[in-house]
Formats: sequence, C-alpha cells, structure tokens
Amino acid sequence: MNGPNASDPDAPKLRLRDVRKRFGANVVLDGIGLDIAAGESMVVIGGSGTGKSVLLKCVLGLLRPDSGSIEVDGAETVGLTGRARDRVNAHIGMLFQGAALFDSLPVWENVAFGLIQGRQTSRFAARARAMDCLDQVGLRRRVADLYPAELSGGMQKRVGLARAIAAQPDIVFFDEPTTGLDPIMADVINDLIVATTKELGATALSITHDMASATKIGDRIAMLYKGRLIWVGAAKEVFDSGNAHVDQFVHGRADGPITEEAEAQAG
Ligand SMILES: Nc1ncnc2c1ncn2[C@@H]1O[C@H](COP(=O)(O)OP(=O)(O)OP(=O)(O)O)[C@@H](O)[C@H]1O
Repeated sequence: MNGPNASDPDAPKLRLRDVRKRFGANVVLDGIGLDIAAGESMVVIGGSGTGKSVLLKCVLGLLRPDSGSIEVDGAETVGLTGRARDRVNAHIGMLFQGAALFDSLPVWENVAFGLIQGRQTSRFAARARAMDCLDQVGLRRRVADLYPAELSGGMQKRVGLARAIAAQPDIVFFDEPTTGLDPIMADVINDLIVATTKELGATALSITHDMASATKIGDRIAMLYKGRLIWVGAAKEVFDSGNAHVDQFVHGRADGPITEEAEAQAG
C-alpha cells in the first residue's frame, strides 16, 4: 500500500527530526531524531513520565510539536489538519493502552468501526473483514456479537489489535500493549503483534516499559530519557548497551545514574 506521498520511495517510513515539545517550563521532548524504515519495528522505552505518549501523540497529530519535523513517506506532517491529517492517519493503525473499546458496541463493530466511519465500507463487508481480523488474533467468531464488558482483559487486547489492523494500515502504533496482562497473556499478545504486523508488512512504532515485550516485538529499541533518545540500537543488544542509564532501566535496578540524577534534582 502506498503512503500519503509515495514520491520518495527511498525515504524512511517515518522520519523525526529535532522534534521539541514543552508544556510551560516542562521540557518533555528536547530534540528527538529517529528514522524508522519501512517494515521495521521500533520500540521506544523509558520511565514513567519521560514523554513516550507525548511523542506518539505528536506523530499522530494529536499534539503539535513546538518545532521539528515529522515525515511519513518523505512528506511533512507537522501542522496538517482536517482532511490532510485524516489522509495521513488513514495509513496508521493504533492499539491503545487498555484497548479503549466502545462499551456500547459489539466486538465486531468495535473492530469495524474505522471501516464503517471513515471509509464508507458497507456494514456487510465491514463485518466480513472484522471476522477475518478476529480470526487472525485467535478469537472465535462467537465473540463477535459479545460486548467488551463480557471479555477478559486479554481478549479485549486482542479485539483492540484486530481493530488496529482492520483497515490494513502500513504503520501500526502500539501504546504499552501488555499493560495489565499477566506474563503469559502478555507473551501471547506480543506474538500476535509480531505475526499481524508481519502479515501486513507494516512498520511498527511501540512504546512500553515492559522489557520482555520490547525485546520480543522490536527490531530496534530507542531509550527516551530527559527529552532525548540516549540510545538507539538493535533489540538484541539492549541488555549489553554499554550505556549506564539504559543498563539501569533494562535491568530494573533501584540504584544507578537515573536514581542519582532524580535525587540530585529533587534535593
Ligand atoms: N497535555 C499535556 N499538558 C501538560 N503536560 C502534559 C500533557 N501531556 C503530557 N504532559 C506531561 O508530559 C510529560 C510526559 O508525559 P507522557 O504521558 O508522555 O509520559 P510517558 O512516558 O508516556 O509516561 P507513562 O509511561 O507513565 O505513560 C509528563 O510530565 C506529563 O505531565
């Protein structure tokens, strides 16, 4: 599937350049640069409140960076509004933290929501596509007519994943996809994320602080700390990065430079 501007086939799928965002005195993103190749899976890790969600919202256009550039398929997206923004976001699927399903709609309509709303797909065709997606995430067809409240947390995540892939996006965002799941269910969801994005040939951008998830779904990992990406490398090298901050974070150690700097700042 072509992106919103397929004129530059050599451009990375996503390119961030010197992206900055502050809220008053709180500098959250302090010059983020990152290229994500087509078909690549990039995971951004970082502690609570480091700005992972702000970064994702900037790429989606829900927040406008103060400065910097965010290109999709070589075309600038910062500042796009209305239909131009919708055209970019039509290429993006999103699995929200907590799945964010509509309680009042049955499962299949949750999955088909974007197809029916944005793309004028008939309800008949949308239901058929929803059924295929539910199959892909391992949910039985009888789940289609249940309501989200009738499902376990793991099943709700599967429905959220089915919705994220329903429109066959070429970019998929995963916002803390394993939060709230037990380790076994988290691993099932990680496997499904890998399988479904591969099947689509999609580019993936995920944010998480779950290292098991990051190393399973990421080709590369970037660590966000104090507004900057302090390390970007192959996922398999993250436990051996040679960076003391990354080391403390990925091993979950109470002691280390992150704690020392936080204490110095507080006191
Ligand atoms: N709309 C907003 N207005 C003001 N401040 C905001 C806004 N959105 C985020 N922030 C601030 O930006 C910082 C980063 O928040 P963000 O939610 O991106 O962190 P995070 O890394 O996603 O954290 P977590 O892992 O806990 O979800 C926080 O200090 C937060 O208070």
